[in-house]
Amino acid sequence: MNPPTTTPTQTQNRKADHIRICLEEDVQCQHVTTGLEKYRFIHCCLPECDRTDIDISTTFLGKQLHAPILISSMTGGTERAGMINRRLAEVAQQYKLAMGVGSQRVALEKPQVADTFAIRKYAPDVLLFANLGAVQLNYQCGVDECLRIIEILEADALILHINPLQEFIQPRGDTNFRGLFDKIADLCSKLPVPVIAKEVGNGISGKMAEKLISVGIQAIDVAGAGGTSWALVESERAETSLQRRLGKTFADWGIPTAECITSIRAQLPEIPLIASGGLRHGLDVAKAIALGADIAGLAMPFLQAADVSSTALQELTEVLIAEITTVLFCTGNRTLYQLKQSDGLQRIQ
Ligand SMILES: NC(=O)C1=CN([C@@H]2O[C@H](COP(=O)(O)OP(=O)(O)OC[C@H]3O[C@@H](n4cnc5c(N)ncnc54)[C@H](OP(=O)(O)O)[C@@H]3O)[C@@H](O)[C@H]2O)C=CC1
Ligand SMILES: Cc1cc2nc3c(=O)[nH]c(=O)nc-3n(C[C@H](O)[C@H](O)[C@H](O)COP(=O)(O)O)c2cc1C
Ligand SMILES: C=C(C)CCOP(=O)(O)OP(=O)(O)O
Ligand SMILES: [Mg+2]
Repeated sequence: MNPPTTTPTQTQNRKADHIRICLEEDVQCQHVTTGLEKYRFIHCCLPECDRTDIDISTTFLGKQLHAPILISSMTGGTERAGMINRRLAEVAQQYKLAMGVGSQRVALEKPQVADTFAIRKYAPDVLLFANLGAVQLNYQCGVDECLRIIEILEADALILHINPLQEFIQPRGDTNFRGLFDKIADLCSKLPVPVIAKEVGNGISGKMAEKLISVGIQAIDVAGAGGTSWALVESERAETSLQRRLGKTFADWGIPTAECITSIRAQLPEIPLIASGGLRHGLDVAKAIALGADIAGLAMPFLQAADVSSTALQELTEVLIAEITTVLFCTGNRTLYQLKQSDGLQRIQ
């Protein structure tokens, strides 16, 4: 029997737009880059190890990952999104990667679509992150709503995405960001799982990370500039010429990913740190880790592969793993820990 069809909500339509625009339009930052191209590994021509000795596994927030890779928060809330989440969850389970789902606001508004986020059954052993906009704490969401979305996927942690630029440009975006530090502090003290603060492609500074950690946030995902530009995505959805123009003007706004990692690590040597924003291959992942991140997230590359097939997702994951392994081999490191400790990454510009 087919599920009953209901009229899609505004939020569901936005989720559909986001997938379509990301797959069909060029919405990558135009001139700004991640900054990772300013670094180069010093090649080690005698690594003194066998390729088979190399181990790229790690742990994050207490859970084991076979590779330091996060499938960044993307989607849910429509049939297409549900299919993408299922494929992503299956590949995350197969290779023991971490995974986030997209904002679950849509499921709070329309509980019938909660299913499209219910991926624990496909990824029983995976580090899974729930997701909600921090700004929603000013729009009728509190501890109970967060507990509900954590429950849907039996999440190991909750990601609060922080996206002022995107909300400013988005038609009918939520732009009251007043008083959020206090609300985040209260939430962190009441939830049974860690809360991660994440941008969406405009980056988090060292100073801001320090403030977030001081109110109870337990990990940071930098989501820096240099990759997918949410100003450009919303510009494609503009309903007025002003919105469209704003999106184009601010296409490259933000702190490049490499800068976020180094400034946060300098201030907070111990916090669990995720690098993301514009990472496109395993060499980017390895550079981000050598700069101080613990794991690295990719969104757009996983979306594109998920749209093709499960096989495409497996191929992407194997390429990423091979690239990270190649870096360890050709820098003479057997583990990610050794890579981090070594000073084999050189700034060239
Ligand atoms: N290929 C080869 O030729 C060899 C392979 N190996 C294998 O490689 C694996 C790793 O070898 P190893 O040389 O220890 O390399 P590692 O990178 O795992 O460890 C290097 C040192 O760093 C410390 N360390 C490692 N991980 C952490 C962490 N998460 N937090 C804090 N400190 C850490 C450990 O110090 P400590 O624990 O002392 O505090 C360790 O002695 C082993 O399982 C070993 O069997 C070992 C030797 C040779
Ligand atoms: C289709 C799509 C939907 C996204 N939706 C969310 C979301 O709901 N919540 C969130 O925190 N980030 C979301 N993101 C942002 C990504 O997690 C990531 O921070 C951003 O795209 C930058 O990474 P990238 O350059 O690897 O794409 C989305 C990304 C894509 C591609
Ligand atoms: C898509 C990204 C990068 C973040 C969330 O966008 P939205 O603003 O559409 O998310 P919700 O309001 O539905 O939480
Ligand atoms: Mg929003």
